[in-house]
Amino acid sequence: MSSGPRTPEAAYKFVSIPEAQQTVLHEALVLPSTLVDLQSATGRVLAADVTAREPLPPFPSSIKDGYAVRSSDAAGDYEVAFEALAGLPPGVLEPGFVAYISTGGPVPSGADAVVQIENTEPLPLAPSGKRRVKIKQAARGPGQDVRAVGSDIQEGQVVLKKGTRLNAAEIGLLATVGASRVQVHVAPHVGILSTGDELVEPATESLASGKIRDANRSMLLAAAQQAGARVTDFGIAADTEEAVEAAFAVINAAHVDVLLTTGGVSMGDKDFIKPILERQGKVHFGKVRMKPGKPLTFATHSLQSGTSQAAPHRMLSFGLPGNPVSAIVTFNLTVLPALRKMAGWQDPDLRRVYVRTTTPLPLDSVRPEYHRATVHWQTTGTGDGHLVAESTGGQISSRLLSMLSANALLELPQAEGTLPAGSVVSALLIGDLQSMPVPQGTAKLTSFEGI
Ligand SMILES: Nc1nc2c(c(=O)[nH]1)N[C@H]1C(S)=C(S)[C@@H](COP(=O)(O)OP(=O)(O)OC[C@H]3O[C@@H](n4cnc5c(N)ncnc54)[C@H](O)[C@@H]3O)O[C@H]1N2
Ligand code: MOO
Repeated sequence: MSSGPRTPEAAYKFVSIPEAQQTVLHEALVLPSTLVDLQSATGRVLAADVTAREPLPPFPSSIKDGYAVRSSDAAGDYEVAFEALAGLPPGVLEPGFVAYISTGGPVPSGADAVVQIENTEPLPLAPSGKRRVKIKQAARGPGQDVRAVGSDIQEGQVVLKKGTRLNAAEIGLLATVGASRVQVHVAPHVGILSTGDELVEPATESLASGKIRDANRSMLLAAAQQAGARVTDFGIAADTEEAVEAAFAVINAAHVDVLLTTGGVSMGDKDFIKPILERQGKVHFGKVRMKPGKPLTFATHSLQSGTSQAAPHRMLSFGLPGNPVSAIVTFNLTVLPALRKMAGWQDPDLRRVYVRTTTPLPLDSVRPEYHRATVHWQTTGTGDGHLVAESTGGQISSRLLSMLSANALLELPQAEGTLPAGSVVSALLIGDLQSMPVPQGTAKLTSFEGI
């Protein structure tokens, strides 16, 4: 077993968190686009504007079940000329008649309004056998309960702009305008490698002495997948230079866009990640003034392609710290925005809110700290309130339970002492507000004065 050359700590100067984030975002390049089926586009980012080729509705369409009428016709008894049902081509309504119409049915030419069924009354059949109806309330004017052609979407309108993230509503819009194949950015391909002699597979029933289960790999595979990435699991590399070299040979051949390693990035004799990143790529930083996550290391690689003519493959690599909390916090702060940018997001940064603390929080005198917390809305009066942050408890970077139900990272300044309860701090959102307690109050829907 080789002990390998270790990079002296002094070789890396501390960079600030904003500096680290800017460097990473600068190096993360937007991936090219590809044509995919509509359903495979979910979660991806549009690479070209999408335009409606016809108006919606494409024909004047009824908003109600009722009778298509001429708005100039008075209330009274009418013969029902025909049925204008949804899905049928529009008919022609002669003067003096009405047509039964269903919601979404085509308003016949000659008609310009719909009287809803509640304002009508069926009459006995005409001698001809035709249906008759009493229109009890004439239409107020043309266009009553009619969706005009193009009132939802105009022909030629850009319905979705390049850069839009495709969630359920956007997929519905694409289907509406017949965009069954969609130009989207390629999802980044992320490879994940754990390092450490102490690590065994999560399925290991009973732990041998000195061993722990590998939490980071499963966690980061999940985190990358949640970010919409394609993932490859490169397993666990032992703490030898040879094992790490061998793992990198496999990884380099796989041509992932982003490599996440965990562990082996600090100052120990068996921390081989920084040295291999230096040998194989360009290390941009190797020490960040942050807690947790100090040894976070970032490099870019230009990998030889299969053929000598092809352009080299570009890979970003993140040497994430081995402590599970440090790994997932640094993932959120640096890897996630990079993955988003590569996938085409135009605004890849985490969102920041301001929250009030509920308990005193210890500060770190050397590093700014990302304190894991659950943020939720606290009502202080009728409708008033503010966001409050509840600490997830002990913040040691080995304690993954401190990430449980955490939807925010409180940005605590580097300072001596304790931040008193009730302080307002900034917080980066890393989850939605689903972890909020179920509301005790009632919705405000009916409590607006004068409505
Ligand atoms: N002399 C110094 N020692 C340390 C420093 C330092 O500045 N000087 N920094 C500390 C900080 S801060 C951190 S964070 C850790 C990071 O260390 P490494 O990234 O080298 O990680 P390891 O030493 O391999 O592991 C740390 C810790 O995490 C556990 N671990 C590792 N991988 C996994 C995994 N896949 N799943 C679950 N747990 C894992 C490992 O067993 C260790 O307990 O370094 C400090 N040391
Ligand atoms: O920076 Mo380490 O991530 O304190 O635990």
